[in-house]
Amino acid sequence: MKSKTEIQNGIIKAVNAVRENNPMAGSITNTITINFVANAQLAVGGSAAMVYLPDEAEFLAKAGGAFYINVGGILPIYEQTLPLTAQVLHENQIPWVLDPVAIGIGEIRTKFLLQSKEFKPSIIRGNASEIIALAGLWELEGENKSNVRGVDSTDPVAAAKAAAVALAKWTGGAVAVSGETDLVTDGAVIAYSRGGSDLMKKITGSGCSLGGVAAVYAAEADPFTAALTATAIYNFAGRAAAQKAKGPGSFQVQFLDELHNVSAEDVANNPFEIEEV
Ligand SMILES: Nc1ncnc2c1ncn2[C@@H]1O[C@H](COP(=O)(O)OP(=O)(O)OP(=O)(O)O)[C@@H](O)[C@H]1O
Ligand SMILES: Cc1ncsc1CCO
Ligand SMILES: [Mg+2]
Repeated sequence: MKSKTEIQNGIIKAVNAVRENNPMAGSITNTITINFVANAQLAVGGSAAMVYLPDEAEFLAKAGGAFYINVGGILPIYEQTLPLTAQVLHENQIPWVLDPVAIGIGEIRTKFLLQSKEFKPSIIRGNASEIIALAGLWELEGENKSNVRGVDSTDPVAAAKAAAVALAKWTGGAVAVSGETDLVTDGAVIAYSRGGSDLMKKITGSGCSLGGVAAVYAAEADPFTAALTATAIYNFAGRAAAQKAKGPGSFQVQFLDELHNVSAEDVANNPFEIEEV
């Protein structure tokens, strides 16, 4: 198992590499939070590009260092765009992040989330209810039954531990479960990352943008390091922004500033613990 210091050195390298190299991570993501996702990707030093159409997504997938697929807002064309893009990413071994937002609702979303099992997302990022439901849908852990009510979690992070480990073992990548204490695993090691703020649940898209930022780091680091770096920078920036914000509105603005201004060392030193699976 990697030591905590080795993991922290990996985080420092990932934060600095993104700031130096400005990697492009294209996205297919929901139109509710699309602007916040792009702004967060830019704030950490990445380059953002959002598309909807199959040929455009295929182009961006091949042109970028990583890609982000968030199924939060499905449009009819996504029945073609999503599987084509995931297949291209898998075949070309380009790291990609899946956020299974609102899993369990609707036919196009469900069909794609089933198909995505074979396209092995490098990072799966979701709240606890979504991670539990995806492991069930893929018949890896628990029941094939979604308790997802909408886009917000109804389960604590600890309840998603077995699901997260099972998903990571299947993909060979990493899984990040968000909540009060975030859980990140590669199926062998689990990191628990602390910080953030209640205010992150009072703005829409903190989870969506976390997935987009994880994709930016995945262009420069292995899936576990990328997922943990994104989680740690979110927990640092969320805590720091909450100390200065007057409410959700000023929090959102302050949060982007903190993502941009935090040092790589402060991200690596954001509190986390590791355990072997
Ligand atoms: N109670 C909390 N305390 C501190 N931080 C939190 C809390 N709940 C969530 N967060 C942080 O908020 C961010 C988003 O997590 P959340 O679980 O709300 O995602 P989500 O439900 O997918 O969000 P969305 O779908 O609205 O984008 C993560 O960085 C997480 O650490
Ligand atoms: C509010 C909302 N509805 C569909 S996606 C989304 C963004 C948070 O997941
Ligand atoms: Mg979400």
